[in-house]
Amino acid sequence: MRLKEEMSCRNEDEREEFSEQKLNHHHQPLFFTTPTLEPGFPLQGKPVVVGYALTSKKTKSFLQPKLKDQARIKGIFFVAIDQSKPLSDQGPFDVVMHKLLGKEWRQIIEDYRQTHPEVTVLDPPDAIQHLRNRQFMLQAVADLNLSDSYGKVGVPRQLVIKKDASSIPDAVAKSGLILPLVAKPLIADGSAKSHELSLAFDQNSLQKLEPPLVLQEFVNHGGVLFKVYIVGETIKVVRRFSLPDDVCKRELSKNAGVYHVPRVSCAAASADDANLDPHVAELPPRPLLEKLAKELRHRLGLRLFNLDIIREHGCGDRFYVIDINYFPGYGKMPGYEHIFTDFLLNLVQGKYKKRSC
Ligand SMILES: Nc1ncnc2c1ncn2[C@@H]1O[C@H](COP(=O)(O)OP(=O)(O)OP(=O)(O)O)[C@@H](O)[C@H]1O
Ligand SMILES: O=P(O)(O)O[C@H]1[C@H](OP(=O)(O)O)[C@@H](OP(=O)(O)O)[C@@H](O)[C@@H](O)[C@@H]1OP(=O)(O)O
Ligand SMILES: [Mg+2]
Ligand SMILES: [Mg+2]
Repeated sequence: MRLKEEMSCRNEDEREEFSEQKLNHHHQPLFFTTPTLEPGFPLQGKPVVVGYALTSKKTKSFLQPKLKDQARIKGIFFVAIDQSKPLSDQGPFDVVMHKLLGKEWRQIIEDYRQTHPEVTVLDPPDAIQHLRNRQFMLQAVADLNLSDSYGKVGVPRQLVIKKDASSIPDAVAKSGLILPLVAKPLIADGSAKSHELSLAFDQNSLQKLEPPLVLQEFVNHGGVLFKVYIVGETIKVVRRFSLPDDVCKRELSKNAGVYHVPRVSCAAASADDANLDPHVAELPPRPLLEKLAKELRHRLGLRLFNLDIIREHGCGDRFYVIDINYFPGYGKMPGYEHIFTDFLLNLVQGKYKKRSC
């Protein structure tokens, strides 16, 4: 019971108390072997210790009380990683979750992976880094070229402009891309700027854009987007509002040129209850998404990400992946507290089984 109380404390306290207990898997503290253990403790009475290194915004949106409650029931203990101390001096951890920026952090986590092969690090820094450049982000989807009886999945045609805005009209003409185009900052590092997108409607306005960027063909999709959340082998799909098909007409009637795209699809309000055309609202076929997610998990080498998918014209079986995000806003995913805690348990139980084999 003492452990139960301790596990519900806040982050800072958690870290201190936890290190005071000198919790160590090899030298099990007494209180884990008492017969009053929660049934949720899966590994012969040992808790699963998950270290996390997340921004304060992410910590707040992810570590909600409902997740902590489920974790407590299942014997999972979340511990904040202290970035001012060496990572190897902390823990010991069963799992490390992280989403932080910077070369220095990448090196720390890569070194830790090498020196602590017994710890599951979610996910490898190089694989995460790959998604931070929109030139490469969708490459795995394009390479996969998924097409089966349930539908086809592709990516919009796109062009990379590294510098010199005045060269854009020519580059676009040569590439054969069809306007309107969505201009996205090349680097998707999570900064506010990296989410500032714009739509360019005519050749002239193209030179007003600010490289480095990716220019992507705008695909009409009925104003609805599907967010496909992936947590290991589990996938969960939600509908979100997106840009309407007539966005070009609407904006052109006001002013020709560049239109700044609002972050409509990031709003937590889901389009699930909206009065939508049933064709537009229909979720992409489950088997198609299962196949896509499985392939991408392997090709990207990641276990925690989401895909933004749209359906061409809002009907039919032609889908486009337009964005992939590492460790997205799982707090907005219905039932994430169950999915995530089960995922963590399976990870660690799988590892123990492997070892005992
Ligand atoms: N090629 C496209 N065709 C049509 N609409 C698009 C296209 N690309 C983006 N959009 C619209 O713009 C929105 C933002 O684009 P995108 O998801 O690429 O940006 P982001 O800043 O990476 O978003 P997130 O907040 O999900 O990380 C999408 O949710 C969708 O509504
Ligand atoms: O905070 P939120 O819940 O909105 O999560 C968003 C997340 O922000 P955070 O990582 O800073 O939390 C974003 O990450 P960055 O690109 O900015 O790194 C990106 O993944 C969005 O797609 C997420 O929204 P979702 O796609 O899940 O709707
Ligand atoms: Mg997106
Ligand atoms: Mg994104």
